Amino acid sequence: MTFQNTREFARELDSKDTLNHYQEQFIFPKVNDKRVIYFTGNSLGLQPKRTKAYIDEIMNDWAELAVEGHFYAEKPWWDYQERFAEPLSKIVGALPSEVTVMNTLTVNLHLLMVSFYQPKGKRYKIICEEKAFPSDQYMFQSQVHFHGYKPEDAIVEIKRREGEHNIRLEDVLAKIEEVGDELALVLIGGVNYYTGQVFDIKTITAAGQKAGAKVGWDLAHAAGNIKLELHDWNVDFAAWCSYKYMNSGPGNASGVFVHERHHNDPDLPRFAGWWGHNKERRFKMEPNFDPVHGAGGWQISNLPVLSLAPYLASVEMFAEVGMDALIKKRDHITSYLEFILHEIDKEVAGNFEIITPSNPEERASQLSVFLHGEGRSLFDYLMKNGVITDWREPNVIRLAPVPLYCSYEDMYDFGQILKKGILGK
Ligand SMILES: Cc1ncc(COP(=O)(O)O)c(C=O)c1O
Ligand SMILES: Nc1ccccc1C(=O)C[C@H](N)C(=O)O
Repeated sequence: MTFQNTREFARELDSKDTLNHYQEQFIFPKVNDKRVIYFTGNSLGLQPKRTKAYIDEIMNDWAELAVEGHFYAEKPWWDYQERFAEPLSKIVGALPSEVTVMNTLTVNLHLLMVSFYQPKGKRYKIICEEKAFPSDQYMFQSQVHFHGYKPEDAIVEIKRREGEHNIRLEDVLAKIEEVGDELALVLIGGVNYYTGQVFDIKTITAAGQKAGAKVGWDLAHAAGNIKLELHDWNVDFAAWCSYKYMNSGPGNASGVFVHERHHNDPDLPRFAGWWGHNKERRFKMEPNFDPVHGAGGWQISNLPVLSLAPYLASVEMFAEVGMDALIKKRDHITSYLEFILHEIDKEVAGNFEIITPSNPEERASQLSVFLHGEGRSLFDYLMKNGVITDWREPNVIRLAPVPLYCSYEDMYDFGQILKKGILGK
């Protein structure tokens, strides 16, 4: 399709978009009395209008039933997380028993590392991506320290080549082979938070496992954004937060995947708590831990139901829409945004550099753009004019045209505001 940088053309695309009406289901902040163009769904998704009712339901049950709500609420609290199994497993390509929701992302990755990072003898190294999200870096450092190793020895980063912004698959595979029988764990972000690069999870997982390591994924920027087949790809474990593409609210609950083949492994260490104990016997207050079969066996505490409620609202919305429809629009609107950026770049004789891969297989709902020659004042101009993006040093803006609530006309309007911001200075 040949794109055009006109409002009529963008409106035409909106009129053909089968997901267009979903915008109405979200609450947008307003700037100058107009709803914003929201590009930061990769950091914090917008609030779906339906979410409040899910929270109110818990508040009402709490008011009316108090402690009895655990068992007698319409959606009883004690096994509330089981409502996620069906819809969430479809979103991440898992069996229902392979997923659960609990805690928050970094906490869950730590808990999963307890099970899947078991350094022994010469096999103690972790492969991760260079410049992983800082929380992951701190996690790796503290984990290897906990096991008595030195981060500079035990953590092996896959580097970008000189002058390149993205990590090459061949370099990941070569590093795995090089570390070989010293490799205990590969743990990478499925979608890089800074560049938006999508990694080949299937191929990297197979290579890591062939080298004798466990392979896990931080899916913070992947869940609800890319097609995942965690079960079929044989991923050992994964975790993600729900507040980005899955719109469950600030700091909210995290999802966890543990592959079926680990469910009954008696040798796998884990940090246990009563919510991971045999569901039928949980309230018998027995002394010995008998884990739930499945990812639920990694739960520790009773559920923060008030924070799961918005996530349930979101998961049900995703089940309605389906990942295939989302991904179809995602690719199209991302390409349209890319086109708009190139057009504006020409019009302002600018020097934009999109550092996200241009290959649609290696990107999803994010374009990270180096605005060479521009400064923070441009970012401030965009914010003041109703375009919410984020700014990462030195001068990269990240734009996530989330398919559930961004329109093609938003992309056109953004281009016009960007042009004014650059030419008007
Ligand atoms: C890739 C990645 N990992 C980890 C985190 C941290 O998650 P949390 O603060 O929920 O543990 C984030 C975002 O905050 C992220 O983007
Ligand atoms: N949870 C947050 C709280 C405060 C500020 C940012 C975040 C983010 O999630 C940042 C996100 N991980 C990112 O990729 O930028």
